Amino acid sequence: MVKVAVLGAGANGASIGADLTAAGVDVTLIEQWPAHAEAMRERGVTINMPDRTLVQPVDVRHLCQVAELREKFDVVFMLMKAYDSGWAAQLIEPHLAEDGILVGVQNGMTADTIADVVGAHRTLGCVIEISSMMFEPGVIERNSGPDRSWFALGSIDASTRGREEEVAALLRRTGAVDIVDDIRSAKWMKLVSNSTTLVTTAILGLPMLEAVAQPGMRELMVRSGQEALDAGRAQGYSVLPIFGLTADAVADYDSVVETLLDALLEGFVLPQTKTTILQDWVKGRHSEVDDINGAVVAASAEHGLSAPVNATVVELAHRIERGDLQPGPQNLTLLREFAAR
Ligand SMILES: NC(=O)C1=CN([C@@H]2O[C@H](COP(=O)(O)OP(=O)(O)OC[C@H]3O[C@@H](n4cnc5c(N)ncnc54)[C@H](OP(=O)(O)O)[C@@H]3O)[C@@H](O)[C@H]2O)C=CC1
Ligand SMILES: CC(C)(CO)C(=O)C(=O)O
Repeated sequence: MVKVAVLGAGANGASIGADLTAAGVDVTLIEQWPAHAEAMRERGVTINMPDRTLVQPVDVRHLCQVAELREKFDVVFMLMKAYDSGWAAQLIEPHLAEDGILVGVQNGMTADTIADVVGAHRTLGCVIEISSMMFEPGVIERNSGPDRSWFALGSIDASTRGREEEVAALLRRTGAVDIVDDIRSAKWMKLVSNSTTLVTTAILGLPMLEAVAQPGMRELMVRSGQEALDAGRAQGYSVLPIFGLTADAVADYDSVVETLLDALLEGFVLPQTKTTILQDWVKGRHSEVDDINGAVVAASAEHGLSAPVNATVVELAHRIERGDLQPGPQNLTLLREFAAR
């Protein structure tokens, strides 16, 4: 039987791990939050979805127990935050089979970071769209169940072409899966969506749908996404459909960002959905802002483009993470003023 690990069993990792376990897959969850690991061990993981609750016993190891693992994994799904990808890949590398595959199921352009550690021949890139939240150990609020979850999977090296289906067959237990030829472009398209929605709305300290409804906010968000789209084009990435959209839906360059925004808000997000970034801030953790908006600023600078909205978002997020600013609707004024500089 294929041996699978989920490395980083947070909101999304635990959701995937629970579905795979329920489907009879041999899966080990590897977890860095001690209270969450213990809660899952004692009571299983509870996944609250819009239409049902799954309480699933799971095989959980603390991060510090990885050194005790004797078996090698055939497939590892990495669901740590993007900034943890390098060290997490190093942690798991000795436990990845010679012909195993490590999949970065994350936001951010993590595939090459992972490949630098385990080799491109053992790496697949992945775009994930599951909307989920975790505030209490052992309990996940999964806002989009398997019927509303979507993944894109793809190779970054010729040696894994044709092997994507091995991984897709697993992920189909937890959502729809598209296998794509150009995963780097698909991941940048997700970064466009993330640049539009994630940190921008978190800065207002509000659930996404409430944040978007604030005066002038949607326009600002679309500008942020447009900067990301332009930075992607400058780097040579193609405009590809994500979230299960058709190629036609993204054929008009000028409306791509709004199309992605509407697809996300209408298809995956509930009124109470707080972004993964706001969840980090509520928990006193730092966020993926540098991997998302920071990546847009860096790519834009490299290609002679300006990205004032993304630069503002990075600046305000850093202030929040230093404790100099609190997330809240009052920050809309700052966002608008700074982005106009
Ligand atoms: N949540 C969402 O709706 C979406 C998230 N994503 C992306 O998926 C990836 C995983 O995100 P997500 O599942 O939200 O992240 P989580 O923050 O829930 O989990 C990510 C990591 O953070 C750890 N962690 C979380 N809370 C704590 C805590 N209080 N104390 C210590 N460690 C903690 C988790 O460790 P542990 O191993 O202990 O669980 C896990 O390794 C990211 O790249 C994200 O951008 C993409 C689409 C939507
Ligand atoms: C679902 C959402 C918007 C909120 O967490 C997200 O994190 C993502 O799409 O990457």
